[in-house]
Amino acid sequence: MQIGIIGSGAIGLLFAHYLGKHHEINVYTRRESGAQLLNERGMELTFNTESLTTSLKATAKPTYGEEVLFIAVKQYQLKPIVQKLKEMPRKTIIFLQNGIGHLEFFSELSKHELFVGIVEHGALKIDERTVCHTGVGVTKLAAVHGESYVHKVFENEDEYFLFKIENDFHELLMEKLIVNAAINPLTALLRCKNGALFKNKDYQLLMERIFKEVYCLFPFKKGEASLWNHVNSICKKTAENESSMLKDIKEGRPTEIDAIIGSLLEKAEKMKKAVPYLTFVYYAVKGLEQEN
Ligand SMILES: NC(=O)C1=CN([C@@H]2O[C@H](COP(=O)(O)OP(=O)(O)OC[C@H]3O[C@@H](n4cnc5c(N)ncnc54)[C@H](OP(=O)(O)O)[C@@H]3O)[C@@H](O)[C@H]2O)C=CC1
Ligand SMILES: CC(C)(CO)C(=O)C(=O)O
Repeated sequence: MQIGIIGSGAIGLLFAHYLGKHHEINVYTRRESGAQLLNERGMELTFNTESLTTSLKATAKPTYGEEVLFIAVKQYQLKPIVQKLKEMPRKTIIFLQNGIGHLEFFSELSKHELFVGIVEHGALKIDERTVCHTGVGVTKLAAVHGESYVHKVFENEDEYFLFKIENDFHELLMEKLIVNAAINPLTALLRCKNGALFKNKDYQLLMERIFKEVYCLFPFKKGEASLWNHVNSICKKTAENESSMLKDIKEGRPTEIDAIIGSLLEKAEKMKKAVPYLTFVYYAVKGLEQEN
């Protein structure tokens, strides 16, 4: 089947490689030079000691003609893509972003079949055509509405690139949100790897305070102790990783702080709840972005 992948960053290239084994992939890039490079030389995926080249089609023209589209851009890059998709005939659209900023677009896209995906793989972009698959996980998908095409995407799925269907998209996003809220801003501010948040007792205390503030804002299905264990287990599994927020800060790029912590502050304000730790990390990361 023809699949469009919007964004040729770490996640876009990772998906292009694995889905490209059984589907025809068209990658949408932001710059013409990026598309040209991918068309001429293909993409490269490094995994353990192997390096694999995949040929694919790429374009910088946002034609979005495929029946299934994966959106693999950052939260703050979604708006122009959504504007374009609003005018297109019905398709299956899968959002892969961290955070919950994209929820606000769903009503505008109601004619499409919408899914959200949580990517639990580690992926690191090396250059414009190369991605390193740094950690094998799964991609969890849940329908916002619709389900006709998405199962076809998984035909012949790869053992290193499995999909799992979940029932409750809201719960799926919230569980990832609490993980990203607890880990990402602290690692960016403390300039530490994820593992330091459970190894260092003082960092662990800060992470727990943040976790508790988020836990009070939503009716999570999982109990507090079980979710706290989940957050710590992700920290351990990704102990050697730098979080995406730390990478963004180090590389002088905007972060996804608004979609992760900003949306939580809005919720707290509506509920009239004081969230001092979330407020602190929000403004501290915003401040760091300005220094970049
Ligand atoms: N990396 C990871 O391990 C994980 C990432 N995620 C989530 O996945 C999402 C994508 O992350 P990641 O791949 O790391 O991000 P990257 O910044 O590496 O990639 C995003 C890519 O999309 C491109 N882009 C932006 N706007 C457009 C557009 N209109 N059309 C085509 N391309 C566009 C960007 O181009 P340009 O470079 O010019 O801006 C960039 O190449 C994020 O929400 C992230 O939180 C989730 C789990 C793990
Ligand atoms: C799970 C975690 C924290 C892994 O680094 C992540 O999703 C991120 O860095 O954005």
